[in-house]
Parts: sequence; structure tokens; C-alpha cells
Amino acid sequence: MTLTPLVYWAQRHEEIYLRVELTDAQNIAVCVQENILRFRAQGHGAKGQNEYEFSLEFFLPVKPEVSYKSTQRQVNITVHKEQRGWWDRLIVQERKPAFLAPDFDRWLDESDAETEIREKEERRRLKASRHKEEGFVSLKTGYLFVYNLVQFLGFSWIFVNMTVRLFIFGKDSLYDTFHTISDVMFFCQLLAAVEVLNAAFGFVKTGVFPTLIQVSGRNFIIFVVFGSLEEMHRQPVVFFVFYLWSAIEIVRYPYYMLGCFNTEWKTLTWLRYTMWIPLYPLGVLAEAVAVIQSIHIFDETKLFSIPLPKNIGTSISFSYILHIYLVLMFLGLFINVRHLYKQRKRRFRTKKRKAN
Ligand SMILES: CCCCCCCCCCCCC/C=C/C(=O)SCCNC(=O)CCNC(=O)[C@H](O)C(C)(C)COP(=O)(O)OP(=O)(O)OC[C@H]1O[C@@H](n2cnc3c(N)ncnc32)[C@H](O)[C@@H]1OP(=O)(O)O
Repeated sequence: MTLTPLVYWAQRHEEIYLRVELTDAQNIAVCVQENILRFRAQGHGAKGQNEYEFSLEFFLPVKPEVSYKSTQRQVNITVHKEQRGWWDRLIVQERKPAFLAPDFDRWLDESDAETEIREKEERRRLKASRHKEEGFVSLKTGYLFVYNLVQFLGFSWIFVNMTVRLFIFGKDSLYDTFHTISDVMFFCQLLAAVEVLNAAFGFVKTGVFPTLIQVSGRNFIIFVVFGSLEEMHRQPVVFFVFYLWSAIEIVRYPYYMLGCFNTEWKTLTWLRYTMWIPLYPLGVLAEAVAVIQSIHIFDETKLFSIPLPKNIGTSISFSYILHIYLVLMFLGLFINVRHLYKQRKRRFRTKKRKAN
């Protein structure tokens, strides 16, 4: 006599779930042919240890591929509907066989199943966007780390080179700073333009304006005042400007590098948010000296002077721009000192709050 196990079923829009009540099922054979599912297995069912089998002809077409998973207590079968939809019943016969019952553990009505799909979709979407976000974050971190590393190496080379040369050649080293250092300084300062973009695109949590002032201020000095006037190349002021710039950067960039990995070294943080106090005014002062020294050279050489129509005059000297720039410099100094003061307060206030 054929023994039939108890079979519980539930459906979703795309699948049918069958739970066959057989413990320690072995030699399981499940297949779907001509829309009929046939099951046979040995196991412990309602009639003890025996061979059990059943077959079901589905209400609507299903795919022939069937998957099952056997656990100690039951065999779970999943069948995929040929077409997505909600079935009125499981099998073609209107009268349901005695061994078949709804699986109330998995039972959902149509609208609940739709909600479940929507929730699943939402979860999948969230996971995908989190994945994308994580990918973006790690790409951003990698990019920032490499950028900061390159700048750190560049400015360290400048600082160490200048220090060593100062020790070896003493005062003489002040006169050829431009020749020995300017290439690397050009490179680092050009690259620093990236910082304005970083701030503009929100890659780093900072204002665009202070960064713009910083980068354009320095680039004006190095490319226009020093770069375009050979007479400026041998001025000791080049040494002071470069030394003051690089002194802060060999601290600032490693601070950012650690920040990329949410790490911090307290001494470095303190230096980053303290060294600017003497360095920034000194740096701007050195730059102002350079600008003042260059004024008469621009006047004499008429470099960058703006030609005027003959009836008005000869030309407008670039030194007028430099005078305006001198005023802007101190305005820029004021804006950035205020910005750095706020950053310092924010940094140390958060630290204190965290420590409490
Ligand atoms: C419209 C144009 C007008 C032009 C007019 C020109 C006038 C020019 C006048 C001024 C001329 C100035 C010339 C410069 C002279 C000198 O430099 S003198 C030497 C001393 N200098 C300094 O001490 C200044 C050094 N520079 C800076 O500090 C910056 O460039 C800054 C823009 C002034 C301030 O930096 P900012 O990013 O705003 O502050 P931070 O606290 O450091 O950073 C904020 C958060 O952002 C994170 N972050 C920033 N950059 C990076 C990065 N590259 N990588 C990773 N992370 C970064 C940083 O970690 C902070 O995050 P939190 O730690 O989470 O807070």
C-alpha cells in the first residue's frame, strides 16, 4: 500500500512552497513532468518509518526545474510558476486531497505577498545603494589618501632639502632656493588646486572660499611674482616663503592621511591646529615683502602692463594690480585666520566633549 506524507503548501507570486512532513528523509526523488509533481522518499512520517510518495497536478503551468532541501524534520520543495500571478488554488482538482493543507507558517494572502515583494525590493535597493555608497566612499578615501601622500612627500622633500642646505651652506642657501626647490614647489602648488575642487564637490568637509583664497594666493606668489621675474629668483624672501609654506604642510597632510582612516595622533592634531597661529601671519608677511620687492621690477620691465590707447596714456603698470593684491592679501589673511580659528575651536571642542 502507498503511504502519503502530510504536505503543507503556500504560494507567492512567482513560487509554490511545499513542506513535506518526513523526518530523516532519504533517497528523495522529486520531479515535475507535464505539470505534475511526483515525490518519493524514505523517512519517518505519520505511519512510522516507511516509503512515502505523492503526486500533485498543479492548477496552472509551472517550470519543470524543481529544487528541494531536506532537513531533519521535513523536506522543503520550491516550484517556480511558469507565469507570475496569484493562483486560486494549488491543484487542478477542486477537491483537495486529505494529505494537503495550507502552510500557515508561510501563508500570505495576495496583498500581503505583494507587500512582501515590495519590502524585498526595497531591501534589495537599499543594499545596492549601500554597496554603491561604500564603493564610492572607499574610492574617495583612496583618492584622498594618495593625494595627501603625494603632497606630503613633495613638501617633505622641500622642507628637508631646505633645512639640510641651510645647515650645509648657511646664509648662501637663501639665495638659490628658487633654483633648487621651485620645480617641486610648482608641482605641489599646481596640484593643490585640486583642494578647491575637493571642497566644491563635497569630498571634504570644508568651505570652498578659504581654500580658494589659500590656493590662489599662493599660486599668485609662486607663478606671477616669483615665476615671471628672474630678478626675484635670487631673493632670500623666496626661502622664507617656501619654508613657511612647507612647515605647515608637512603636518597638515599627514593629519589628513590619518583622518582618511578615522585615526588621529593627538600631537599631530594639536600641531595642525596650532602651528598656523605663528606661521600664517609670518607667511603672509613674507609674501607681502615679496610683492613689495617685485613692484619696482614690474614698473621697470613693464611686464604684464596693460597698454592704453595713445590719447589716454602709455600703459597701466601691473604694479597697480599688486597694490590691490596687497590689500586683498590682508583681507584674505583675516578671512583665513578666522576660518582656522573656528576650525581649531570646533576640533578641540569636539575632542573635549568626547573626552567627557
Ligand atoms: C577669490 C580669490 C581671491 C584671491 C585673493 C588672494 C588673497 C590671498 C591672501 C591669502 C594668502 C595666503 C597664502 C598662504 C600662506 C600660507 O600658507 S603661510 C603658512 C601657514 N599656512 C597655514 O597654516 C594654512 C595651511 N592651509 C590650510 O589650513 C588650508 O588650506 C585652509 C583652507 C586654510 C584650511 O583648511 P580646511 O580644509 O578648511 O580645514 P581643516 O580643518 O584642515 O579640514 C576640514 C575637514 O576636512 C578634512 N579635509 C580637508 N582636506 C582634506 C584632505 N585633503 N584629505 C582628507 N580630509 C581633508 C579634514 O580632515 C577636516 O575633517 P574633520 O577632521 O572631520 O573635521
